[in-house]
Amino acid sequence: MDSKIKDLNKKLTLAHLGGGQVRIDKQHEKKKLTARERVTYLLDDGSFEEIGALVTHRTKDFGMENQQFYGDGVVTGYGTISGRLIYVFAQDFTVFGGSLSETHAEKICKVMDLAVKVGAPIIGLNDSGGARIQEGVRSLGGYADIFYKNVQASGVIPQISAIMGPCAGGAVYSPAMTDFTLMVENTSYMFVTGPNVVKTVTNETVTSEELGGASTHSTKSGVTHITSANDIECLEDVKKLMSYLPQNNTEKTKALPFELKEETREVLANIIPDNANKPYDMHSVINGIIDEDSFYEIHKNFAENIVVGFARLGGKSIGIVANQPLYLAGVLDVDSSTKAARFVRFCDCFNIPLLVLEDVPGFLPGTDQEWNAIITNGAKLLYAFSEATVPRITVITRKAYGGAYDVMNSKHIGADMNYAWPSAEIAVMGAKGAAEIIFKKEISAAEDSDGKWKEKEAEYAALFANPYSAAERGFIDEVILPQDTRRKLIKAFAMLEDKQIETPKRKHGNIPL
Ligand SMILES: CCC(=O)SCCNC(=O)CCNC(=O)[C@H](O)C(C)(C)COP(=O)(O)OP(=O)(O)OC[C@H]1O[C@@H](n2cnc3c(N)ncnc32)[C@H](O)[C@@H]1OP(=O)(O)O
Repeated sequence: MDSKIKDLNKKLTLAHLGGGQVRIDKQHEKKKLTARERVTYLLDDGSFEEIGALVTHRTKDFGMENQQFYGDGVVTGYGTISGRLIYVFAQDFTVFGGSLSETHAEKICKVMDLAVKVGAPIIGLNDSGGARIQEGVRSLGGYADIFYKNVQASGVIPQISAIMGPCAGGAVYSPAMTDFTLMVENTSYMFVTGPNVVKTVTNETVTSEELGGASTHSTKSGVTHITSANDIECLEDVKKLMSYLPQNNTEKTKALPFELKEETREVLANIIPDNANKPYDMHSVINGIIDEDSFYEIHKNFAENIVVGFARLGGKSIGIVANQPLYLAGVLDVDSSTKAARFVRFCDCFNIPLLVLEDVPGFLPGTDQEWNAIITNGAKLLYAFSEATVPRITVITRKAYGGAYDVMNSKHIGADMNYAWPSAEIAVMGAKGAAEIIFKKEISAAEDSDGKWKEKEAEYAALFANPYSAAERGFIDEVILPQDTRRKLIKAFAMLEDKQIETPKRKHGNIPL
């Protein structure tokens, strides 16, 4: 027995060494943790249980039978984060560059299957040179197996991808189908084809960082939702994100202890500028409403004219979608619409109530927007809100103009409670533009056309630059004081806690893509 135990320990020691000390040192030189170090840091102390540590690849081509590493380039298993069960896989760059073989894929699929069966989140720590080149189509098949399972798990359990090294070719599509993608700055990148292929095909010269680094994907493409300065920060971000999410689609996120007091937040009374054309930072409204320091912003540097993220309100996890008057006056455009639509759908999948803070002057006009399909993309947000069955509340802080009023979680598309501050202006468009159109003839016929325009602008503003016309029709349930917003929302979300909606039987809807 002793020799058998020694044999097992020898194998496990080898498995723990991955591709060997030289390659581990190289990984550290690049300021990257190894797969095992990442898993250890991510999970609660001593909670990791490994599955498949002794798996090896089956390839015999190119002398591969003489290059065997226990684990085959991926560490898989389960453990806990803050006591909650989590499944995890971490690709080991020290073994064939973390490339994906048939057996490597099987290991990932095994933990994905367990995660779905048990109903617990899966976290992938990606660091891989893509398909294992020596395995050809077997490796491609392995990727497709993972993609298929990503789709089956979508909306059932949260799926999170941290990109902590290269992620090329097939390796990018699994993260793209998960719920959130995080990237480490300067050491990770994602692209379908690398700079060399780009140069050959399009003659563009571009670095890996420019083509698919964390900065590119967090600002230009929106592929990544969160970026972190290094591996440790990235793993901390994963843990933080997890704290707002439930285990699966049949559960709600556990609430933190909270006692409702008759609390007002005076800071909210002084945020909206007297001049309706002046910007203000919607973050100050968000922070004025929610539990202290609880906002976790998603897609922070992408389409900044809309802010989305998780927060706690009265101890409960909520999703926030808010127009940002500081950027492009908070208009809806292609990127902000898709960003918000994706977030709304995630919250709806996982029973996270939605709070919408609205100050929107409309959709961004122009050829760039029209040619990039603002119609289809704006419709995504309209569709996402309309199909969401979680508790949904809107607070209009200032502008709610045109079609954007309808889209931003209006009563008409199923919002449960709609509040407005006294500063709200709910109209087809701003008073100046409206007066110019409907009083065009009167203005041009007047001796003092500027004076006439101002008079008509004031007339329109008096009628519509307020929340009362909408409140008279019940489109707004209550006009509230800004400082009472937090209390009103806590009570309203509590009132909506047991909301249930029966949707018509169908295979699935057809969201405009
Ligand atoms: C679904 C279709 C697809 O996935 S097609 C995409 C196929 N993959 C690729 O084209 C990427 C190929 N790899 C690379 O470009 C580089 O290795 C990248 C990932 C950029 C990393 O570069 P660098 O940090 O300099 O490391 P390196 O080249 O020395 O590689 C480390 C060890 O890993 C190996 N490796 C890497 N990629 C693969 C792969 N796809 N299949 C098999 N092995 C791979 C390298 O050979 C190297 O091995 P060793 O440590 O020298 O023994």
